[in-house]
Amino acid sequence: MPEISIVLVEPLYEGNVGFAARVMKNFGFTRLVLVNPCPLGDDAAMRASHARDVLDGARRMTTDEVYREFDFVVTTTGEVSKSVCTAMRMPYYTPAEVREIIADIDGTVAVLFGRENWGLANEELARANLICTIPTSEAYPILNLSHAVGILCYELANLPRGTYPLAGQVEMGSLYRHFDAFLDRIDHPDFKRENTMILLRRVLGRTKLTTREVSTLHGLMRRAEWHMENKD
Ligand SMILES: C[S@@+](CC[C@H](N)C(=O)[O-])C[C@H]1O[C@@H](n2cnc3c(N)ncnc32)[C@H](O)[C@@H]1O
Repeated sequence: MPEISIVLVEPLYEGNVGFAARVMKNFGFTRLVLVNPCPLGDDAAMRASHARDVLDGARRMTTDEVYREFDFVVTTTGEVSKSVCTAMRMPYYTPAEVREIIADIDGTVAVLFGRENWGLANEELARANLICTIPTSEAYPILNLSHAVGILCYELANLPRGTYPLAGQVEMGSLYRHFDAFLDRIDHPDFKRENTMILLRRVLGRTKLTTREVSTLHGLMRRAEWHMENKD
């Protein structure tokens, strides 16, 4: 089973943090990460009920640290139509599809949930390997934060042991930087650069590259660079 952490980004209400801890424990999850949360006091503890251990054991991290540390990052949003999904043509996945995609990963997975008032920023959503949306009624698609956590926990519970050796975010970051430098070498137009890099992240992010495949892609680019240098 991939090692799954639930990450709450800047939660505003301690009650939601407590409820999230509780529903995580209901489905067997214990790794809670909090990014710049509201102060947590009696209300959070009361809502966590018998999941105080999950709440008390929560790690504090920044979003950058999450993206650096975890091998695979899933972000969640209820606002598919307005979000980066349509603006940048990012595909989005249901919780059941996410389960299928991450099931064989032997590594760490972070599932990010956004702020109660405005969710996750487009940049936060777009850095992920996958974007997940829970199908809901169009009349009111936005779930309460802890309810959304509950649905993902239900869907991702009891995954079998993963065996797929995924390349980590650090390796993927270095691959994207190499692509960026490679685009310089082939005089790729500046005005297209941002969209091309988004496309590369989008395609490569969801393909679950292994360390070996990443190193092969570096090797191919190095070879092309060598030929460009030695063409005369
Ligand atoms: C109250 S919502 C924030 C509202 C914000 N306008 C949005 O949709 O992202 C808090 C968080 O719950 C999660 N959430 C709410 N509804 C969801 C849905 N239908 N699918 C996936 N996640 C959802 C997302 O992580 C969201 O950032």
